[in-house]
Amino acid sequence: MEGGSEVNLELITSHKFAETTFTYNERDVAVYALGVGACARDAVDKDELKYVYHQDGQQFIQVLPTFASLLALGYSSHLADLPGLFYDPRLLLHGQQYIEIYRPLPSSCCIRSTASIVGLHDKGKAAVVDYEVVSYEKESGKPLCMNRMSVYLRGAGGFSKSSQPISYTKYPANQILAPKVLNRQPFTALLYRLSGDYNPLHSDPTIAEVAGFSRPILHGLCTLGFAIRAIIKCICGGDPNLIKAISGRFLLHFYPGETLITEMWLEGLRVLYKVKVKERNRTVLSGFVDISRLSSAL
Ligand SMILES: CCC/C=C/C(=O)SCCNC(=O)CCNC(=O)[C@H](O)C(C)(C)COP(=O)([O-])OP(=O)([O-])OC[C@H]1O[C@@H](n2cnc3c(N)ncnc32)[C@H](O)[C@@H]1OP(=O)([O-])[O-]
Repeated sequence: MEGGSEVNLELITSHKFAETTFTYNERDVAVYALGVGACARDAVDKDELKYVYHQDGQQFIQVLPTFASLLALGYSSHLADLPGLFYDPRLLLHGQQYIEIYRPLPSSCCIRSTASIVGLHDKGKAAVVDYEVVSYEKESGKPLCMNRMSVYLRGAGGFSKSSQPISYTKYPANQILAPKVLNRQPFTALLYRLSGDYNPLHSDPTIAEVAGFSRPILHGLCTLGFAIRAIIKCICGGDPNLIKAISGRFLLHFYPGETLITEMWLEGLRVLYKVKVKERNRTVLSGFVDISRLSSAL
């Protein structure tokens, strides 16, 4: 935000984003699954092959619930249209993600999405903007999922005039957060970006350096995809349709080639999870997943 000018909260929160449509097919679903590590260790893993192959035809493959996050991705570039919000897009980091799944995503679909701003926070050194995207099956009009994304805009805070910094939230606080060892190959981000997030922060060493990193970092949503896949495998008995809602906060950047460790704890129908980077022994992501029922495999 610019030179101490106060942001007009009402103008920002009433901003209307254009509706978008997004069409995906079975190939996109399979490429996404591979990008978050499905079948990477075992090409015939019975819990994971279904995300990339089905003997009766590709229309029967299953869709990982985190695929839903791709339906909201396009809106991050529209934040530049927000009136009075000025930031350097190279310093943008993905802060948090919350996903509600209303029905399993079909293996191919045309999607219509609407978006609105649901949060704005002045953190002094940064601004946090929350936006919500609801996605519908275009043909039937049925709602499929809701994504809420928080972006952390470094250097864009300090826009509140009063002594009380602006902190506006339009959604329930309890959806924000509560807080196996997997080896990853260094090309993970290059494969994952084929699912549609072409931000050069994840592929270009020069851009990564401008953003303050020694080399390109992994997409937050890719880390989330790895974590939720591990939870589906370990807690849901391999059934992705048990997932109702997913929440995560990105706490630290992750470099492809490092090792992710996902730890999880079951509390009723809520799975608390934490993802650590083994080499630095630091937590990079934490959050919760709500499931509809316990798997009989537990
Ligand atoms: C979207 C499409 C583009 C995708 C890009 C990517 O994938 S990028 C790759 C994926 N993403 C990444 O790799 C990002 C990884 N995360 C990070 O690098 C760091 O967490 C950080 C730089 C976001 C903040 O660190 P820091 O040391 O500057 O922060 P601090 O601890 O001093 O807290 C200051 C205030 O901010 C609050 N707050 C803190 N964290 C978050 C958050 N995540 N979220 C929201 N809010 C957050 C905190 O509560 C506090 O508020 P309070 O209590 O004062 O009212």
